[in-house]
Amino acid sequence: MVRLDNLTVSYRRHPALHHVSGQFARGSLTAVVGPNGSGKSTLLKSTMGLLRCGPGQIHVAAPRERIAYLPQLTEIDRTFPMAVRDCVSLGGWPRQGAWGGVDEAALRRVDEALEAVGLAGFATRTIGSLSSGQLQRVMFARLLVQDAELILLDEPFTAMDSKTTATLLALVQRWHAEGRTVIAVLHDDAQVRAFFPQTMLLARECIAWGPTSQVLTEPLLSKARNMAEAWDEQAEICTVDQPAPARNTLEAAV
Ligand SMILES: Nc1ncnc2c1ncn2[C@@H]1O[C@H](COP(=O)(O)OP(=O)(O)OP(=O)(O)O)[C@@H](O)[C@H]1O
Repeated sequence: MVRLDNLTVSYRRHPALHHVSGQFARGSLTAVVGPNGSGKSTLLKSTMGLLRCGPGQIHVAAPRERIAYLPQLTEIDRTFPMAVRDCVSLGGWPRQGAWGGVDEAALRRVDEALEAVGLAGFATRTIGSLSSGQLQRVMFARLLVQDAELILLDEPFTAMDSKTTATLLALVQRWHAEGRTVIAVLHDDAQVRAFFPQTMLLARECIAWGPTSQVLTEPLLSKARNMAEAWDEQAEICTVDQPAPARNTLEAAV
């Protein structure tokens, strides 16, 4: 579904991610983990086409309108005066088109999505009046309406209480069971072990990528921590001369 070929992504010529190769198989459920600043959000933004890549490339085998992206909650402008129902119905724009009306079937889908995330009755509230956990539920409802093939989640459970986390994790499991491809940036190793069959471990480069039990090992986690701590903002543009070999064979593994 997503193939990375020697992918490098830089900010002001400093690579946040470099020489990463491998693939996220169609229908796979993968956690992307690594220390702060290891390139996890950069990977999702690049996959969404929000950042320029190079050298290397990302190939996504899904049309843009079938890709859903949930940024970190801190990147969402909740001061925008928008009702919950309108926010969720935005997930339907690929189906309705930018100028298409929201018909009864679309409204029903929005109400069903709100019910699925435990927010029935919140449709007319403004998004600015919601708690962080409620807003995250709204964003998941929007993903439900979007009906995407590829779902990219950036720290979707951060600062959520256990009930909200359980509700949203159940949705992720449902998407996986439906054959959608889900890639989620996470920081909770226990959660990753319990719910995510595949893991990619980053520290600007790919340290390991494959079955979670083989990736979340102390030696590999320690290697990632050491590499992140050793990173220097003033470092030369790239310290890797040769493309790294592909880190996983998910097509076969999943
Ligand atoms: N817009 C930007 N301009 C310049 N540098 C950036 C920008 N965004 C990210 N970076 C740098 O790129 C590196 C990777 O950032 P990224 O946000 O991808 O890390 P992350 O693994 O998602 O971190 P965290 O766990 O803290 O969210 C960091 O060193 C960061 O400072």
